[in-house]
Amino acid sequence: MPATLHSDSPLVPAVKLIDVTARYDQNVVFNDLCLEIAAGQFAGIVGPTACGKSTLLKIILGIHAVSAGQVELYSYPVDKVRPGTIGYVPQLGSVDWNFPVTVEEVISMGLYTNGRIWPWLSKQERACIRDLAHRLGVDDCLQNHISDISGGQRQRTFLARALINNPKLLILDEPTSGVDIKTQHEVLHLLGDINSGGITILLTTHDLNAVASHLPWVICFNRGMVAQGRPNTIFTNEILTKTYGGDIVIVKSEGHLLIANSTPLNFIDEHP
Ligand SMILES: Nc1ncnc2c1ncn2[C@@H]1O[C@H](COP(=O)(O)OP(=O)(O)OP(=O)(O)O)[C@@H](O)[C@H]1O
Repeated sequence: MPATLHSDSPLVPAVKLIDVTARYDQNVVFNDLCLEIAAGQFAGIVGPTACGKSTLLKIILGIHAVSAGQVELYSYPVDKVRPGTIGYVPQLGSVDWNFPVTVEEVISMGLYTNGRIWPWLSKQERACIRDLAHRLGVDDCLQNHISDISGGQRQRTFLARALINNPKLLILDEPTSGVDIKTQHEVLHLLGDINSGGITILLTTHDLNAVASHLPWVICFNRGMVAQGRPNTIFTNEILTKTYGGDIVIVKSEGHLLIANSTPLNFIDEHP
């Protein structure tokens, strides 16, 4: 008889999609998608606008139902996964910053999984929030209203909310959008540290250069899987043209990649 793999085994994928079809009414976003994300991976999904990246995340989160196929997280069907297993940071563009909550209250919202409605926090929970806020560098603004903090602090606040239950899988929808380039690097460094602590990370982004310089794994997506692998092997003219259409320049220099839009399509390799 084959041995059963424990869900915490590194051999069990964090995410497994089997022949998944996703649609909104008549709009089929993708068909028969098969995808595996290894436990411990730090992966970025890239692709053009409206290609289905957020829909893919929603399916993995179990908040958009599949039309066909199966979604498994750590070998469990997505609807059977223990609450708190996944931490989620939404696109911050969708947040109403006038909503009357403080940074501490936003972080505490992460504790309200599994139908909990009790609004008071225990001493221990408050201490946990303070520790996490300290780790993420937002302990100085815990009592600030969320409209009175910077873009980077907002990103860290929502990251803390997603991490408060010690998730195994962290999902982020465009964590590098709407902040300056220095903050983008800081956020990605922070995510790298969180990943080194054992948390599997899956994010979407439009920033190919950030992926090239910070992420070990990339998934090129356009209404279906185009390719996945290490950025150095995946960011080629052929694959990026398949993913985005034309107008991409890739500059390779001393092991680094720089990707830009251009017409006509070019490939410049300083060190062939
Ligand atoms: N709630 C919804 N109801 C109906 N159609 C939707 C909904 N959300 C997304 N869509 C459609 O599904 C397709 C994929 O959208 P999705 O948001 O997944 O793309 P995306 O790659 O995340 O885009 P972007 O990079 O612009 O955020 C698009 O055609 C979009 O119009």
